Amino acid sequence: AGVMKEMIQMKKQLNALNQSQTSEEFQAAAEQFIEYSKDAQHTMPKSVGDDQERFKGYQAGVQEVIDVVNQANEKAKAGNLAEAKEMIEQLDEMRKKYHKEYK
Ligand code: HEM
Repeated sequence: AGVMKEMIQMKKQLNALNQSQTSEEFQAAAEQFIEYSKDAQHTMPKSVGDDQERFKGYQAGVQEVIDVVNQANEKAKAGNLAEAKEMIEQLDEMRKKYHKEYK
């Protein structure tokens, strides 16, 4: 099955993060995003094969994304929606970089 289902859910929550109008909406989407990311992190994508070292690299990449969303969520919790949204702009580059490596 790979991680397609989890990735599509992450994409949906990323859209919700970008479209959120209040820091409460942002927080709700961030928590969902992190839940789906953790599901993805525990699942081996097809491209990894059975290579444990490569799987660890994949998991570290997903963790980097989780860390950014956690940090952005802290901004939202402090009521700082604009900074929270600014912070998640880096996810685009991270997604591109890791997709090149693992997709
Ligand atoms: C903001 C973060 C991310 C989003 C929104 C996202 C979204 C997606 C989407 C929509 C797909 C399926 C469509 C397509 O092929 O483009 C996909 C596939 C995939 N992504 Fe991501 N991704 C993210 C981050 C990552 C990271 C950090 C990794 C690895 C470290 C990763 C690994 C993969 C893999 C392996 C697939 C192929 C799935 C499969 O064939 O089972 N993604 N991603």
